[in-house]
Amino acid sequence: MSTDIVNVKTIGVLTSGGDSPGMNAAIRAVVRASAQNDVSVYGIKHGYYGLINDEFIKMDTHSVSNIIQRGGTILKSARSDEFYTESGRKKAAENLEKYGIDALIVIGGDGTFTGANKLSKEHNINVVGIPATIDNDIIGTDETIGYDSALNTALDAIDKIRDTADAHERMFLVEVMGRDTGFIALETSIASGAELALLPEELTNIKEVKRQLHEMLKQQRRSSLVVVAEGDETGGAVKLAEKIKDDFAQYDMRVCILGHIQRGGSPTARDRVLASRLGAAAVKVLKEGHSEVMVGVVNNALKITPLRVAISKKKEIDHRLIDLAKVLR
Ligand SMILES: Nc1ncnc2c1ncn2[C@@H]1O[C@H](COP(=O)(O)OP(=O)(O)OP(=O)(O)O)[C@@H](O)[C@H]1O
Ligand SMILES: O=P(O)(O)OC[C@H]1O[C@](O)(CO)[C@@H](O)[C@@H]1O
Ligand SMILES: [Mg+2]
Repeated sequence: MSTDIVNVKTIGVLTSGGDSPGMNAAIRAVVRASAQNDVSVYGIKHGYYGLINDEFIKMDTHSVSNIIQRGGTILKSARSDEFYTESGRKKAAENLEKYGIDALIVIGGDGTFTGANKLSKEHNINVVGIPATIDNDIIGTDETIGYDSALNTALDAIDKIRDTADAHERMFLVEVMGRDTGFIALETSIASGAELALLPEELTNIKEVKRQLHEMLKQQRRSSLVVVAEGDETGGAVKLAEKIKDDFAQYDMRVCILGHIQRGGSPTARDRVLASRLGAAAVKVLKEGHSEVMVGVVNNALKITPLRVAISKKKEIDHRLIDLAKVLR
């Protein structure tokens, strides 16, 4: 976790995996904190694809002006098949050496961290991870960068759908992102007062779903809203609709897939602050000689977690919140 090298002079920074609001704020913090510490920075475009294919650009404090409020990532993001291979990672390591880069900061999700860990092990490269994914599926931090923004974007959309559901007395099945995790689905369902939430973390019993919806509709509810994580056992909102629509024909069911609107947009204040803290912390821990770690915030304090731990298991959803959603619906 800790190396002898404290004399970090040049670092590389990249964004990888699905983009998330706040990635730009993290890049900005990395660049500005580096400048304060006399560390030069290369930005690497298109994530690991650009690392392999030599897309390096020199950055300074001016290159990150006026980006803290912007969604997406000025460095672009990508998923790279070649980085899964040893030969791909070797090319990446050769490029880092070519530019005299002592350490790499990767901003992304669990997949990005897994790749960084391999690169570090195979080629003795110092790496630090900054958790940024709307999925919020990384242990070692209470929240990942982008989660709060995605949550609020999804909630805003769901509130609007509720108006229409209410006006037309319809049933809406709203699909939110989360291939393997139900954080967005669970928290938006609580915050929107949804009738049901279907999460990848729980088995979905269609008979039980129908029973619960019938039960609630009997209690003078004329409209209903079901939030479905895309990775729910049924396979998302469209598949769920196929399975239950005949039982609720009188509610003129509609499906709405929120999709990539959840990944874009201006980051919330909370994400900007989190990204700023983590970007600066990543530079600090590198200067202190740490490697193969990620930085996170737990109980409002900075926390360093070995990458191998961060990628060793899935972050667990809070079952107390699942129970709360059931009590309050
Ligand atoms: N097991 C692995 N070995 C080597 N590289 C990997 C591995 N897993 C992922 N990567 C690299 O990291 C990239 C991003 O990973 P992935 O697509 O899983 O996104 P992520 O970082 O988990 O973010 P998100 O889940 O938010 O989209 C992959 O395209 C690949 O280049
Ligand atoms: O943009 P893509 O490549 O379709 O990826 C979608 C996936 O990315 C995420 O938004 C973030 O991992 C998931 O929730 C979703 O399943
Ligand atoms: Mg991931």
